Amino acid sequence: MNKKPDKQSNDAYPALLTVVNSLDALIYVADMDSYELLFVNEYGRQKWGDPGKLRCWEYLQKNQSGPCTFCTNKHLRNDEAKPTGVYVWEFRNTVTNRWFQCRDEAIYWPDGRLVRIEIATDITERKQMESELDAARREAEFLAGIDPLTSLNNRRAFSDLGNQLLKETIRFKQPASLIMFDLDHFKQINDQFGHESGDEVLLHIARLTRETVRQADIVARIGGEEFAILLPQTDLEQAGQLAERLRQTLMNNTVNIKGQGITTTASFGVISCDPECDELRLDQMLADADAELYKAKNAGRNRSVCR
Ligand SMILES: Nc1nc2c(ncn2[C@@H]2O[C@H](COP(=O)(O)OP(=O)(O)OP(=O)(O)O)[C@@H](O)[C@H]2O)c(=O)[nH]1
Repeated sequence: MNKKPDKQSNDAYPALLTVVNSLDALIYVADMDSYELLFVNEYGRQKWGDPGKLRCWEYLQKNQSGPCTFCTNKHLRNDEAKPTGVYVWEFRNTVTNRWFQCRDEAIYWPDGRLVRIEIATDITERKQMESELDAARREAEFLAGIDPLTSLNNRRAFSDLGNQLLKETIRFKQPASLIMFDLDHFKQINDQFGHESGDEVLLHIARLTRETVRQADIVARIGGEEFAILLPQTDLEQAGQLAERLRQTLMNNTVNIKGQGITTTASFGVISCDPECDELRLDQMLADADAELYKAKNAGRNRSVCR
């Protein structure tokens, strides 16, 4: 039902306008179909200038040839073009480069048409603080050696633990091997199901890997979708067998993502070090395993290549 303004609100209009113009937040009203701006408060005029006859997407954003792709109008009314209530979201404005929390709602304008009203509060400082806290948390986790997503060792811990293990390997003239693997066409999973689903798949792979290797093996996520396993007292043949077992485990286990069973394959590079050598460098072993992994990718993926 369209509400007509009553006498009381007409009398209060100048005072209400003063209130709206005193707020430390952008308030604007735009026609939901033509995007015509019907009102911009003083805060908006100070930051974005005089709206003139500009439409909301021309006035508030830059470099756009049409309505914003992220326009929230679709969330504000239902299939019968009736208002659906308040929609809150966060956005970095392309003109001011500042972050805003936006509270959008479709309401009926006095002439009966449906308009969007947005109240946008600058939250840039809060966002900065959140991102600094996030960076500090990541740094602390990195220093602690844990990959925050999978709880496997990160590259730093892999390097510390791995170099320690290699020293022992040389001292006791034992064999050691390194498996490096990288998921195949992982980008497609992110693209099709979203980054969060991609993260779930990585978690699933980490779980399967840990379940497949021995306690003494050092497992790490050393890059986005790249993993490494350092195997003490393991020769090339044994490491090759383990890589094959893990490859088949990944191939034969599905993970449920958004109601769909997803199977991920991976390509493996496997190398072994000479038990008689005098020096072993983990970074060189990683580079060698990476070269074999590269061959596995080039040969068609979902395979392991041993050197
Ligand atoms: N979800 C998620 N994706 C990640 C993470 N780290 C890296 N990625 C994604 O992994 C993908 C890697 O893509 P590419 O390097 O093209 O490799 P690929 O699609 O697996 O293809 P091939 O390796 O050639 O088989 C990219 O889409 C990255 O965004 C992460 O932590 N989480």
